Amino acid sequence: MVKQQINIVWLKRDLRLRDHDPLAAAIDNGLPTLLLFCFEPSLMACPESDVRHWRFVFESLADLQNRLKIREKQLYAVHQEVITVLEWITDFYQIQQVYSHEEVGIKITFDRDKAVKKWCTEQGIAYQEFPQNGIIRGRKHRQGWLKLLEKSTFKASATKVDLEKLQTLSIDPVLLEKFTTAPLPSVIQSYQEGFQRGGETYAWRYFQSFLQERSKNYNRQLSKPAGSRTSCSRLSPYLAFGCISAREVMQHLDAHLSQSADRWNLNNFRSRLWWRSHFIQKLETDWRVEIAPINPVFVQLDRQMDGPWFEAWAQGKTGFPMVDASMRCLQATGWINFRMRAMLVSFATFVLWLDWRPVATHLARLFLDFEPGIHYPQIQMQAGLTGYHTLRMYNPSTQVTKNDPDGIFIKKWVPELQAVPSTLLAEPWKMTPMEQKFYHCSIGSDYPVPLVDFDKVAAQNKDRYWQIRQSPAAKQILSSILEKFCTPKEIKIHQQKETRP
Ligand SMILES: Cc1cc2nc3c(=O)[nH]c(=O)nc-3n(C[C@H](O)[C@H](O)[C@H](O)COP(=O)(O)OP(=O)(O)OC[C@H]3O[C@@H](n4cnc5c(N)ncnc54)[C@H](O)[C@@H]3O)c2cc1C
Repeated sequence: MVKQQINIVWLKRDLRLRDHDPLAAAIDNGLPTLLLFCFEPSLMACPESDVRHWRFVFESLADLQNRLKIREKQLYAVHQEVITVLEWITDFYQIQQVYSHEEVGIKITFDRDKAVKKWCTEQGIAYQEFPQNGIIRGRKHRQGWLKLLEKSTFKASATKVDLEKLQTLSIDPVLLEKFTTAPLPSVIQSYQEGFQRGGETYAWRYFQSFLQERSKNYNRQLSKPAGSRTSCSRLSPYLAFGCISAREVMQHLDAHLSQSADRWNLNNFRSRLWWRSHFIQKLETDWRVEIAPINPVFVQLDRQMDGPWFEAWAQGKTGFPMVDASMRCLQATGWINFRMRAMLVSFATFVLWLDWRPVATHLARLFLDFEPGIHYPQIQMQAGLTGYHTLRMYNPSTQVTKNDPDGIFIKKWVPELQAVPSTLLAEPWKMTPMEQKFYHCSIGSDYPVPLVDFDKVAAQNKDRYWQIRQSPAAKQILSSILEKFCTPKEIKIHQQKETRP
């Protein structure tokens, strides 16, 4: 029997119908197209993965499905490894082409992509991958990269996807039965209060409300854990799962900027979009950023992999209100602002002297917007492992007085401190026994005694760190690191700065 020829668009972290090169290429080709997403058990079981990510993906696919259904088209989501699904499909159809986006992911997805490519080659199936976010595959230096990013990605026209011309495939009922044999756990299929909902529709809603209204407080609220929740764009999970393309965000922003008087806030937001690609390119340049310090000399830091301090940090029970509130908020909502992310990492690695890898894994699970290319380079930077970034050790008590002076954020997430006056929230352990009684918060029973004496430990660990950072071995490798990961402008800045403050 002659099998019907089809193409496949394999969706991964590109869950949208706009500005989508694989989709546009499949439409151009003209063959019936199977739109496919695989909930891969191997990925769902990896340590960085959490139900919150797959729920977001499920919601995003449901959004696409609803919009396709209006046009009598559809996609298929299968709870199975992708190669197994492709093998099932070949029993029924002759696959001519598989289209997908390149993914700058963790090692397991990188290996999976290579395996799919190999499988396609062995089957005589063409496999075409398209770049996204301006990331250049295999690039080992940054000469000219920034210009290329602006010209070839951000300023280039968004890809038009003519959905009317898209011919999606309605699959054979026997294959459909195979596709539906392993249903997703119900916890993935039900909405969880407190989290952003997935989907291209929501992505554009968040973006529009940011441009129209919320951005006016962007700079002022960026570092505030409470105010940032509405004043930042909150586009991160949508960008991470590709519900909206970075190029479309940039282009709509530029169009808006040309008519807006508010350059102060919007230009700062614009620079974040540039940073996004800049960081993702780092992981593309060297996948080992996920597993090893960028400057290998820092393995000598010999930080703890686990233990009771890790547990206290991970559960938000360190006795430092801003650390605990940030961690608990993250657990309940999947989002916290940049400053508090940086503080959580610097507190774990510089104060508690915990190894960056379990810290990175724990946060990856909690961040709804887990984007490996931003996450690992940022964690390494905050943990001091690049050897060229300015060392920032955030004092959690200062963060309270500067960024939550009224204690609104802390009281929401650490209810044990509800009755404590805001003036005492930076250092609640200094409350007298009488105050503790008066404010219904006994330190040591209602709320933990702080794990460490911050000032003392921070000073000791700073010394420990700088001994290694200033060693000849650390400096020897610095120029090759800078060349690999930094733009020429950054190299100049970092070379000038390399002295201990
Ligand atoms: C230790 C650590 C880990 C992080 N891990 C992630 C992650 O896994 N995924 C993620 O999207 N962001 C990560 N960030 C960056 C940043 O905190 C978030 O992107 C931001 O808080 C998301 O909120 P927003 O969308 O409202 O950001 P906005 O301020 O509105 O910025 C718009 C977009 O720009 C990008 N962006 C913003 N800040 C940065 C930055 N510092 N570096 C690179 N890109 C940036 C994001 O895509 C963001 O959605 C991390 C930061 C730190 C310190």
